[in-house]
Amino acid sequence: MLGQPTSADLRLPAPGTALLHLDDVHKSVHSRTGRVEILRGVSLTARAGCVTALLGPNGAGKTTTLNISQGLDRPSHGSVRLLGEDPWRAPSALRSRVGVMLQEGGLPPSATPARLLRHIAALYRHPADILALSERLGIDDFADRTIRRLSGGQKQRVALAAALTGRPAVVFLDEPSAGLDPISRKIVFDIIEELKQAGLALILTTHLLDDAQRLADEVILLKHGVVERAGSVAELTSNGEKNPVEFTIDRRLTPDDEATVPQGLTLTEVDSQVSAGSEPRVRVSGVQGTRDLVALAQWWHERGLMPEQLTMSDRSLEDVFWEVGP
Ligand SMILES: Nc1ncnc2c1ncn2[C@@H]1O[C@H](COP(=O)(O)OP(=O)(O)OP(=O)(O)O)[C@@H](O)[C@H]1O
Repeated sequence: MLGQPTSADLRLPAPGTALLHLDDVHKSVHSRTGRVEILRGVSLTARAGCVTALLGPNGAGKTTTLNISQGLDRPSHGSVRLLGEDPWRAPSALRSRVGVMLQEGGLPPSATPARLLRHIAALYRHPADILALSERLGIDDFADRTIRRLSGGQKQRVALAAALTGRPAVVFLDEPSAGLDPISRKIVFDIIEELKQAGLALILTTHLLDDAQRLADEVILLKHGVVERAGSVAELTSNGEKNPVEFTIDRRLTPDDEATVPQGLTLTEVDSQVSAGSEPRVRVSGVQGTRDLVALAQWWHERGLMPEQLTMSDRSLEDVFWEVGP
């Protein structure tokens, strides 16, 4: 996808090599209200051939972590190694091996995509084939229109092409799928998958937990500047229990409902669904076998409840997100 291999491709490290490592990174700033601790001991590793997703609610510290990882900001304490170097003091040789997908605001509004990509390509000794890249990302159709006239999704694709033009070994993607229609989203996902297979390390932030679940090999869940959870999607979503049963009902649970729940089972209302204004969704944990399912069906019958949207599926990253809390 990036064109004919050149000597630049040979510089890609072996899959699994740690290309970014943050160790006990703290960041504090002084504001009018006093000292603000934005990051409090963040450690993470991103490896070649892997997608590492930084997740967390607004203000969790994702952008600050990305900025420090790229050398745009320096930690107050702790160490950062990007391709074996301190990115804050990085020589230009290191920068040429790092791609950054800027949010749309970072693109020059009066340039055209064609001109911007030619300009970026001219900065590198072994740039990607920008015509192939433009075709792949569907930029051809609007390559000669000024960036300010492009839609949000079109700008996103230009930003991704710009990040890949230098044939990087490490790519930082800030919300790569935000605002994309399903077709563009699929193109971007396929490209991320190809880059991963080619051995690049991809570090992305997203608020779209389904996207993270689909793309990420490693997930770092931040909250208030602290890593609350870290691991593979499988590690984060399995808690050693059987998959929980979930269902919706047309009323809230009463204290009587809760008092008569069969022994060994626990019922919880799932907040995300209730706050969305839909019918309460209830999760039953502790189901170990068919005996528990029979007891549950008996309880529905006795309480006059008719469950709908009954599922028994894997926990998702969204479940983990809600467990950690906003
Ligand atoms: N220079 C600064 N002075 C004071 N507070 C700051 C500064 N920079 C960031 N913050 C605060 O640090 C916290 C983390 O910000 P950051 O942008 O890293 O979060 P985020 O996880 O990327 O959020 P979002 O999902 O909204 O983009 C926020 O509460 C933000 O207001």
